[in-house]
Amino acid sequence: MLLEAKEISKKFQGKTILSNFSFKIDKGDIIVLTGRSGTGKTTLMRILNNLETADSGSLAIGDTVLFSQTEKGVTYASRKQRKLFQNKIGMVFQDYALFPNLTVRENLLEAPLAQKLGSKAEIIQRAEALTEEMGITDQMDKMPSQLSGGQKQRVAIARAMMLNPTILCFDEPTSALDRESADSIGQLIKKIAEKGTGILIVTHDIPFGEKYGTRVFSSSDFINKS
Ligand SMILES: Nc1ncnc2c1ncn2[C@@H]1O[C@H](COP(=O)(O)OP(=O)(O)OP(=O)(O)O)[C@@H](O)[C@H]1O
Repeated sequence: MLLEAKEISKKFQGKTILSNFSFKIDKGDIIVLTGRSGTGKTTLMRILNNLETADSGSLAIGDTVLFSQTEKGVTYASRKQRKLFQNKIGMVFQDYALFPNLTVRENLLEAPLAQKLGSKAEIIQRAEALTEEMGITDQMDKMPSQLSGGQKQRVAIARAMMLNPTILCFDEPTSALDRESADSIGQLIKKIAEKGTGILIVTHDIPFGEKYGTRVFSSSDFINKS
């Protein structure tokens, strides 16, 4: 098992958003969270990425725990442990969040070089392999503003994969794409999952979720509407 989330709950201003939601991500899984707007999909993804805190529950990637449930309530791991957890989970944002003032190549190299994830030669080699896989080799010296939506998304995926995450999360990956581009991103996500990275997708695009998800959750699975 790659990730285990147990009984995660979250309220905002007394309103229950997530209620005892549990799920696992195994190797090869593409987990899809779908459902109406405002039902907590993004909140759950933010909790998984340590961008939002949970009120209760536990979450771990392998042996690396982000938070756990104790008698005293939810307990977050030490800063060092949280950092370790965050290194194991990557995110592709809806607006891609590429650095606009850096080339595609620089976007890919920046974080792994800063984090010293290998020698410069190794990191460059990884970037070349990934861009080849993503079909963006020709775009390496371009600025993000020169790319189409689909190309930007491939760069965002390659950038996240540079850090070799155990889990990769996608926020609305098809929102800016036509059906054909959405399908080609779906195929790419499938390939990444087959190579062993666990995938979590938040999407309104139910046909896409059903086509590519190995497990699809809808809001009624994780929301207590009380
Ligand atoms: N920081 C916050 N403070 C207070 N309420 C919040 C906060 N973040 C989200 N909410 C509320 O929690 C609920 C769930 O929001 P969330 O963004 O997780 O839903 P969603 O299912 O991802 O919606 P969408 O599909 O529109 O992105 C909404 O009612 C939202 O207004």
